[in-house]
Amino acid sequence: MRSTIAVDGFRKLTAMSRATVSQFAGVRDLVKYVPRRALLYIPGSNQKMLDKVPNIKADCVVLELEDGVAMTSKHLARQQVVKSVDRLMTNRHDLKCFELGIRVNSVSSGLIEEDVTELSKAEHLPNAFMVPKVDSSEELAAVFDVFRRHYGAKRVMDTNTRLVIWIESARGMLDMPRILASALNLHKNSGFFKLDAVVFGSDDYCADIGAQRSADGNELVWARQRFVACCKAFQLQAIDAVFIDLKDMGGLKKYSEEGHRWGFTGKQVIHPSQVEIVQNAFMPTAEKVEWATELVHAFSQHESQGKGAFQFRGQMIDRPLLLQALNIVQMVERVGQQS
Ligand SMILES: CC(=O)SCCNC(=O)CCNC(=O)[C@H](O)C(C)(C)COP(=O)(O)OP(=O)(O)OC[C@H]1O[C@@H](n2cnc3c(N)ncnc32)[C@H](O)[C@@H]1OP(=O)(O)O
Ligand SMILES: O=CC(=O)O
Ligand SMILES: [Mg+2]
Repeated sequence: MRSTIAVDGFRKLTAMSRATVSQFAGVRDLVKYVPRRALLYIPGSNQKMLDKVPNIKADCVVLELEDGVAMTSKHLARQQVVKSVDRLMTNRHDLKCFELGIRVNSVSSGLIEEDVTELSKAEHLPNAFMVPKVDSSEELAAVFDVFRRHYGAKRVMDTNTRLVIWIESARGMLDMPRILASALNLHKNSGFFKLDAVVFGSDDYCADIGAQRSADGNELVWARQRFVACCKAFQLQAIDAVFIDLKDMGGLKKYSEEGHRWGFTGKQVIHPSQVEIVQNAFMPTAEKVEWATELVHAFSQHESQGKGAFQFRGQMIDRPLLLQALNIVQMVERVGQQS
Protein backbone atom coordinates (compact mmCIF):
# COMPACT_ATOMS: atom_id res chain seq x y z
CA MET A 1 0.00 0.00 0.00
CA ARG A 2 1.33 3.41 -0.97
CA SER A 3 0.85 5.10 2.41
CA THR A 4 2.53 2.27 4.34
CA ILE A 5 5.60 2.43 2.14
CA ALA A 6 5.80 6.17 2.64
CA VAL A 7 5.45 5.93 6.41
CA ASP A 8 8.04 3.13 6.64
CA GLY A 9 10.37 5.11 4.42
CA PHE A 10 9.95 8.06 6.67
CA ARG A 11 10.58 6.09 9.86
CA LYS A 12 14.00 4.99 8.63
CA LEU A 13 14.95 8.59 7.99
CA THR A 14 13.17 10.22 10.86
CA ALA A 15 15.89 9.98 13.51
CA MET A 16 18.26 11.94 11.31
CA SER A 17 15.72 14.52 10.26
CA ARG A 18 13.67 15.32 13.32
CA ALA A 19 16.36 17.34 15.08
CA THR A 20 17.18 19.04 11.79
CA VAL A 21 13.55 19.82 10.96
CA SER A 22 12.94 21.36 14.37
CA GLN A 23 15.47 24.07 13.49
CA PHE A 24 12.92 25.33 10.98
CA ALA A 25 10.07 25.70 13.45
CA GLY A 26 10.01 29.42 12.69
CA VAL A 27 9.49 28.77 8.98
CA ARG A 28 6.36 26.68 9.53
CA ASP A 29 4.37 25.96 12.64
CA LEU A 30 5.49 22.36 13.01
CA VAL A 31 3.60 21.61 16.18
CA LYS A 32 0.15 22.44 14.91
CA TYR A 33 0.33 20.92 11.44
CA VAL A 34 -2.95 19.07 10.82
CA PRO A 35 -3.01 16.55 7.97
CA ARG A 36 -6.27 16.91 6.05
CA ARG A 37 -5.89 14.38 3.25
CA ALA A 38 -9.50 13.21 3.63
CA LEU A 39 -12.17 15.45 5.12
CA LEU A 40 -15.31 13.39 5.82
CA TYR A 41 -18.79 14.85 6.34
CA ILE A 42 -21.13 13.30 8.93
CA PRO A 43 -24.65 14.76 8.77
CA GLY A 44 -25.56 16.00 12.25
CA SER A 45 -29.12 14.78 11.81
CA ASN A 46 -28.01 11.14 11.53
CA GLN A 47 -27.31 9.76 15.02
CA LYS A 48 -26.26 6.37 13.66
CA MET A 49 -23.50 7.99 11.61
CA LEU A 50 -22.47 10.28 14.48
CA ASP A 51 -22.01 7.20 16.67
CA LYS A 52 -19.40 5.90 14.23
CA VAL A 53 -17.08 8.92 14.64
CA PRO A 54 -14.73 7.44 17.30
CA ASN A 55 -13.68 4.69 14.89
CA ILE A 56 -13.43 6.77 11.73
CA LYS A 57 -9.88 7.17 10.45
CA ALA A 58 -10.45 10.16 8.13
CA ASP A 59 -7.88 12.88 8.94
CA CYS A 60 -10.62 15.40 9.49
CA VAL A 61 -14.20 14.66 10.54
CA VAL A 62 -16.80 17.34 9.87
CA LEU A 63 -19.98 17.28 11.95
CA GLU A 64 -22.30 18.73 9.35
CA LEU A 65 -25.08 21.26 9.97
CA GLU A 66 -25.25 22.75 6.46
CA ASP A 67 -26.23 21.18 3.13
CA GLY A 68 -26.01 17.58 4.36
CA VAL A 69 -28.92 18.34 6.70
CA ALA A 70 -32.49 18.96 5.54
CA MET A 71 -34.04 22.33 6.48
CA THR A 72 -36.62 20.44 8.53
CA SER A 73 -33.89 18.69 10.57
CA LYS A 74 -31.68 21.65 11.49
CA HIS A 75 -32.93 21.81 15.07
CA LEU A 76 -32.44 18.07 15.65
CA ALA A 77 -28.97 18.21 14.04
CA ARG A 78 -27.83 21.07 16.30
CA GLN A 79 -28.94 19.19 19.40
CA GLN A 80 -27.28 15.94 18.35
CA VAL A 81 -24.04 17.73 17.40
CA VAL A 82 -23.89 19.50 20.78
CA LYS A 83 -24.16 16.15 22.58
CA SER A 84 -21.70 14.47 20.21
CA VAL A 85 -19.04 17.15 20.49
CA ASP A 86 -19.14 16.92 24.28
CA ARG A 87 -18.91 13.16 24.23
CA LEU A 88 -16.19 13.06 21.59
CA MET A 89 -14.02 15.86 22.95
CA THR A 90 -14.20 14.42 26.49
CA ASN A 91 -12.51 11.33 25.07
CA ARG A 92 -10.56 13.18 22.38
CA HIS A 93 -7.42 11.05 22.83
CA ASP A 94 -9.38 8.01 21.68
CA LEU A 95 -10.40 9.63 18.39
CA LYS A 96 -8.78 8.23 15.25
CA CYS A 97 -8.99 11.55 13.35
CA PHE A 98 -6.58 14.48 13.65
CA GLU A 99 -9.32 17.07 13.67
CA LEU A 100 -12.95 17.20 14.70
CA GLY A 101 -14.76 20.14 13.14
CA ILE A 102 -18.29 21.48 12.96
CA ARG A 103 -19.60 22.99 9.71
CA VAL A 104 -22.22 25.61 10.56
CA ASN A 105 -24.60 27.24 8.08
CA SER A 106 -23.43 30.27 6.10
CA VAL A 107 -23.92 33.90 7.06
CA SER A 108 -26.12 34.44 3.99
CA SER A 109 -28.46 31.59 5.00
CA GLY A 110 -29.53 33.49 8.12
CA LEU A 111 -29.10 30.25 10.12
CA ILE A 112 -25.64 30.79 11.59
CA GLU A 113 -26.90 32.78 14.57
CA GLU A 114 -29.11 29.89 15.72
CA ASP A 115 -26.32 27.38 15.05
CA VAL A 116 -23.81 29.24 17.19
CA THR A 117 -26.38 29.96 19.92
CA GLU A 118 -26.98 26.21 20.29
CA LEU A 119 -23.34 25.12 19.85
CA SER A 120 -22.14 27.52 22.54
CA LYS A 121 -24.24 25.55 25.06
CA ALA A 122 -21.85 22.61 24.70
CA GLU A 123 -19.16 22.36 27.33
CA HIS A 124 -16.52 21.61 24.70
CA LEU A 125 -15.46 23.27 21.48
CA PRO A 126 -14.42 21.27 18.44
CA ASN A 127 -10.86 21.54 17.09
CA ALA A 128 -12.14 23.72 14.26
CA PHE A 129 -15.19 25.69 13.26
CA MET A 130 -15.99 25.41 9.58
CA VAL A 131 -17.86 28.06 7.64
CA PRO A 132 -19.28 27.48 4.16
CA LYS A 133 -20.14 29.94 1.34
CA VAL A 134 -17.82 32.75 2.34
CA ASP A 135 -18.33 35.28 -0.46
CA SER A 136 -16.74 38.41 0.97
CA SER A 137 -14.54 39.75 3.75
CA GLU A 138 -17.62 41.46 5.23
CA GLU A 139 -19.17 38.02 5.78
CA LEU A 140 -16.03 36.91 7.56
CA ALA A 141 -16.25 39.86 9.91
CA ALA A 142 -19.83 38.74 10.67
CA VAL A 143 -18.55 35.22 11.41
CA PHE A 144 -16.01 36.51 13.96
CA ASP A 145 -18.72 38.70 15.45
CA VAL A 146 -21.30 35.94 15.96
CA PHE A 147 -18.79 33.61 17.62
CA ARG A 148 -17.41 36.41 19.80
CA ARG A 149 -20.94 37.30 20.99
CA HIS A 150 -21.98 33.75 21.86
CA TYR A 151 -18.76 32.20 23.11
CA GLY A 152 -16.81 35.26 24.23
CA ALA A 153 -13.40 35.84 22.63
CA LYS A 154 -11.59 34.37 25.65
CA ARG A 155 -13.33 30.99 25.38
CA VAL A 156 -12.49 30.62 21.70
CA MET A 157 -8.96 31.90 22.22
CA ASP A 158 -8.20 29.64 25.19
CA THR A 159 -9.04 26.52 23.23
CA ASN A 160 -7.01 27.59 20.18
CA THR A 161 -9.93 26.67 17.91
CA ARG A 162 -9.04 26.82 14.23
CA LEU A 163 -11.07 28.15 11.31
CA VAL A 164 -11.69 26.42 7.99
CA ILE A 165 -13.70 28.20 5.28
CA TRP A 166 -15.38 27.19 2.02
CA ILE A 167 -15.19 29.18 -1.23
CA GLU A 168 -18.18 28.21 -3.37
CA SER A 169 -19.21 31.06 -5.69
CA ALA A 170 -17.88 33.06 -8.62
CA ARG A 171 -17.72 36.12 -6.40
CA GLY A 172 -15.83 34.26 -3.68
CA MET A 173 -13.44 32.79 -6.25
CA LEU A 174 -12.61 36.21 -7.75
CA ASP A 175 -12.24 37.82 -4.31
CA MET A 176 -10.23 34.99 -2.76
CA PRO A 177 -7.02 36.96 -2.12
CA ARG A 178 -8.98 39.67 -0.28
CA ILE A 179 -11.03 37.12 1.68
CA LEU A 180 -8.00 35.10 2.78
CA ALA A 181 -6.00 38.22 3.70
CA SER A 182 -8.88 39.54 5.78
CA ALA A 183 -9.33 36.17 7.56
CA LEU A 184 -5.68 36.25 8.58
CA ASN A 185 -5.97 39.91 9.64
CA LEU A 186 -9.11 39.26 11.68
CA HIS A 187 -7.20 36.54 13.50
CA LYS A 188 -4.27 38.87 14.10
CA ASN A 189 -6.52 41.56 15.54
CA SER A 190 -8.85 39.34 17.56
CA GLY A 191 -6.40 36.65 18.70
CA PHE A 192 -8.74 33.79 17.78
CA PHE A 193 -9.72 31.62 14.79
CA LYS A 194 -6.49 31.00 12.92
CA LEU A 195 -7.44 30.17 9.33
CA ASP A 196 -5.68 26.91 8.50
CA ALA A 197 -7.37 25.48 5.42
CA VAL A 198 -9.71 26.47 2.62
CA VAL A 199 -12.15 24.09 0.94
CA PHE A 200 -13.37 24.34 -2.66
CA GLY A 201 -17.16 23.93 -2.62
CA SER A 202 -17.32 22.69 -6.18
CA ASP A 203 -20.96 21.63 -6.23
CA ASP A 204 -22.22 25.02 -5.10
CA TYR A 205 -19.68 26.71 -7.38
CA CYS A 206 -21.08 24.82 -10.40
CA ALA A 207 -24.59 25.81 -9.40
CA ASP A 208 -23.50 29.43 -9.01
CA ILE A 209 -21.86 29.73 -12.44
CA GLY A 210 -24.46 27.55 -14.19
CA ALA A 211 -21.98 24.80 -15.10
CA GLN A 212 -22.90 21.14 -15.42
CA ARG A 213 -20.64 18.52 -13.85
CA SER A 214 -19.10 16.24 -16.51
CA ALA A 215 -17.08 13.04 -16.32
CA ASP A 216 -13.85 14.76 -17.45
CA GLY A 217 -14.31 17.66 -15.02
CA ASN A 218 -13.15 20.29 -17.54
CA GLU A 219 -15.68 22.81 -16.26
CA LEU A 220 -13.70 23.03 -12.99
CA VAL A 221 -10.11 23.17 -14.25
CA TRP A 222 -9.69 26.95 -14.10
CA ALA A 223 -11.41 27.27 -10.73
CA ARG A 224 -9.41 24.45 -9.12
CA GLN A 225 -6.11 25.85 -10.36
CA ARG A 226 -6.93 29.41 -9.27
CA PHE A 227 -8.11 28.05 -5.92
CA VAL A 228 -4.82 26.24 -5.24
CA ALA A 229 -2.74 29.27 -6.25
CA CYS A 230 -4.72 31.58 -3.93
CA CYS A 231 -4.48 29.19 -0.96
CA LYS A 232 -0.79 28.60 -1.43
CA ALA A 233 -0.11 32.35 -1.79
CA PHE A 234 -1.21 32.56 1.87
CA GLN A 235 0.44 29.26 2.90
CA LEU A 236 -2.94 27.67 3.55
CA GLN A 237 -4.04 24.10 2.93
CA ALA A 238 -6.21 23.64 -0.17
CA ILE A 239 -8.95 20.99 -0.04
CA ASP A 240 -10.27 19.73 -3.37
CA ALA A 241 -13.77 19.08 -4.74
CA VAL A 242 -16.14 16.39 -3.47
CA PHE A 243 -16.54 13.29 -5.70
CA ILE A 244 -20.21 12.33 -5.53
CA ASP A 245 -20.18 9.10 -7.57
CA LEU A 246 -20.03 6.68 -4.65
CA LYS A 247 -19.55 3.55 -6.75
CA ASP A 248 -16.77 4.85 -9.03
CA MET A 249 -13.62 4.10 -7.03
CA GLY A 250 -11.40 4.32 -10.14
CA GLY A 251 -12.66 7.83 -10.83
CA LEU A 252 -12.16 8.82 -7.20
CA LYS A 253 -8.53 7.60 -7.30
CA LYS A 254 -7.86 9.40 -10.60
CA TYR A 255 -9.23 12.75 -9.39
CA SER A 256 -7.53 12.42 -6.00
CA GLU A 257 -4.13 11.77 -7.61
CA GLU A 258 -4.68 14.65 -10.02
CA GLY A 259 -5.58 16.96 -7.12
CA HIS A 260 -2.40 15.93 -5.30
CA ARG A 261 -0.29 16.62 -8.40
CA TRP A 262 -1.91 20.04 -8.79
CA GLY A 263 -0.98 21.11 -5.25
CA PHE A 264 -4.12 20.29 -3.25
CA THR A 265 -3.44 19.01 0.27
CA GLY A 266 -6.58 16.90 0.54
CA LYS A 267 -10.08 16.18 -0.67
CA GLN A 268 -13.62 16.21 0.71
CA VAL A 269 -15.27 12.81 1.08
CA ILE A 270 -18.88 11.91 1.78
CA HIS A 271 -18.70 8.18 2.52
CA PRO A 272 -16.32 6.09 4.67
CA SER A 273 -15.56 3.90 1.64
CA GLN A 274 -13.84 6.90 0.00
CA VAL A 275 -11.45 7.66 2.87
CA GLU A 276 -8.59 5.22 2.26
CA ILE A 277 -8.37 5.81 -1.49
CA VAL A 278 -8.13 9.55 -0.93
CA GLN A 279 -5.64 9.26 1.94
CA ASN A 280 -3.35 7.07 -0.16
CA ALA A 281 -3.54 9.46 -3.10
CA PHE A 282 -2.48 12.41 -0.93
CA MET A 283 0.37 10.54 0.75
CA PRO A 284 3.82 11.27 -0.65
CA THR A 285 5.72 8.30 -2.07
CA ALA A 286 8.66 6.76 -0.17
CA GLU A 287 11.04 8.35 -2.70
CA LYS A 288 9.50 11.77 -2.13
CA VAL A 289 9.78 11.37 1.65
CA GLU A 290 13.42 10.41 1.35
CA TRP A 291 14.05 13.39 -0.96
CA ALA A 292 12.33 15.77 1.46
CA THR A 293 14.10 14.50 4.56
CA GLU A 294 17.54 14.62 2.99
CA LEU A 295 16.85 18.03 1.48
CA VAL A 296 15.90 19.46 4.87
CA HIS A 297 19.11 18.02 6.33
CA ALA A 298 21.22 19.41 3.46
CA PHE A 299 19.52 22.82 3.77
CA SER A 300 20.40 22.98 7.43
CA GLN A 301 24.06 22.15 6.73
CA HIS A 302 24.33 24.73 3.92
CA GLU A 303 22.58 27.41 5.93
CA SER A 304 25.05 26.97 8.78
CA GLN A 305 27.77 27.67 6.19
CA GLY A 306 25.92 30.83 5.09
CA LYS A 307 24.70 29.42 1.74
CA GLY A 308 21.06 30.18 0.77
CA ALA A 309 21.09 28.35 -2.58
CA PHE A 310 22.95 25.12 -3.30
CA GLN A 311 22.89 22.03 -5.51
CA PHE A 312 21.10 18.88 -4.37
CA ARG A 313 20.70 15.83 -6.62
CA GLY A 314 21.31 18.03 -9.67
CA GLN A 315 18.69 20.64 -8.73
CA MET A 316 19.06 24.20 -7.48
CA ILE A 317 17.62 24.35 -3.97
CA ASP A 318 16.59 27.45 -2.06
CA ARG A 319 13.95 28.40 0.51
CA PRO A 320 10.77 27.58 -1.52
CA LEU A 321 12.03 24.03 -2.00
CA LEU A 322 12.70 23.83 1.74
CA LEU A 323 9.07 24.76 2.38
CA GLN A 324 7.84 22.06 0.00
CA ALA A 325 10.06 19.51 1.74
CA LEU A 326 8.83 20.60 5.17
CA ASN A 327 5.20 20.11 4.05
CA ILE A 328 6.01 16.51 3.18
CA VAL A 329 7.97 15.79 6.33
CA GLN A 330 5.33 17.28 8.64
CA MET A 331 2.51 15.39 6.94
CA VAL A 332 4.26 12.05 7.15
CA GLU A 333 5.45 12.62 10.69
CA ARG A 334 1.87 13.22 11.95
CA VAL A 335 0.43 10.31 9.97
CA GLY A 336 3.26 8.04 11.15
CA GLN A 337 2.58 8.93 14.79
CA GLN A 338 -1.10 8.12 14.36
CA SER A 339 -0.79 4.81 12.53
C1 LIG B 1 -21.63 19.09 -1.69
C2 LIG B 1 -21.63 19.00 -0.20
O1 LIG B 1 -22.00 19.92 0.48
S1 LIG B 1 -21.06 17.54 0.48
C3 LIG B 1 -21.51 17.68 2.18
C4 LIG B 1 -22.94 17.42 2.47
N1 LIG B 1 -23.30 16.04 2.27
C5 LIG B 1 -23.25 15.11 3.27
O2 LIG B 1 -22.96 15.46 4.41
C6 LIG B 1 -23.54 13.69 2.91
C7 LIG B 1 -22.66 12.73 3.68
N2 LIG B 1 -22.90 11.35 3.28
C8 LIG B 1 -24.05 10.70 3.57
O3 LIG B 1 -24.94 11.24 4.20
C9 LIG B 1 -24.18 9.26 3.12
O4 LIG B 1 -22.95 8.73 2.75
C10 LIG B 1 -25.15 9.02 1.93
C11 LIG B 1 -26.54 9.55 2.32
C12 LIG B 1 -24.66 9.73 0.70
C13 LIG B 1 -25.21 7.53 1.69
O5 LIG B 1 -25.57 6.90 2.90
P1 LIG B 1 -26.14 5.39 2.93
O6 LIG B 1 -27.24 5.29 1.93
O7 LIG B 1 -26.42 5.02 4.34
O8 LIG B 1 -24.86 4.62 2.38
P2 LIG B 1 -24.46 3.09 2.59
O9 LIG B 1 -25.67 2.22 2.70
O10 LIG B 1 -23.47 2.75 1.56
O11 LIG B 1 -23.73 3.14 4.01
C14 LIG B 1 -22.97 2.06 4.49
C15 LIG B 1 -22.64 2.29 5.93
O12 LIG B 1 -21.81 3.47 6.04
C16 LIG B 1 -22.42 4.43 6.90
N3 LIG B 1 -22.15 5.76 6.33
C17 LIG B 1 -22.45 6.21 5.11
N4 LIG B 1 -22.05 7.49 4.96
C18 LIG B 1 -21.49 7.84 6.15
C19 LIG B 1 -20.90 9.04 6.59
N5 LIG B 1 -20.80 10.15 5.83
N6 LIG B 1 -20.40 9.06 7.84
C20 LIG B 1 -20.50 7.98 8.64
N7 LIG B 1 -21.05 6.80 8.26
C21 LIG B 1 -21.54 6.75 7.03
C22 LIG B 1 -23.91 4.09 6.88
O13 LIG B 1 -24.52 4.57 8.07
C23 LIG B 1 -23.88 2.59 6.79
O14 LIG B 1 -23.63 2.08 8.07
P3 LIG B 1 -24.17 0.58 8.48
O15 LIG B 1 -23.45 -0.39 7.60
O16 LIG B 1 -23.80 0.45 9.94
O17 LIG B 1 -25.66 0.60 8.24
O1 LIG C 1 -19.88 22.29 0.08
C1 LIG C 1 -19.39 21.67 -0.83
C2 LIG C 1 -19.80 21.82 -2.20
O2 LIG C 1 -19.22 21.14 -3.07
O3 LIG C 1 -20.70 22.65 -2.45
MG1 LIG D 1 -21.49 23.62 -0.69
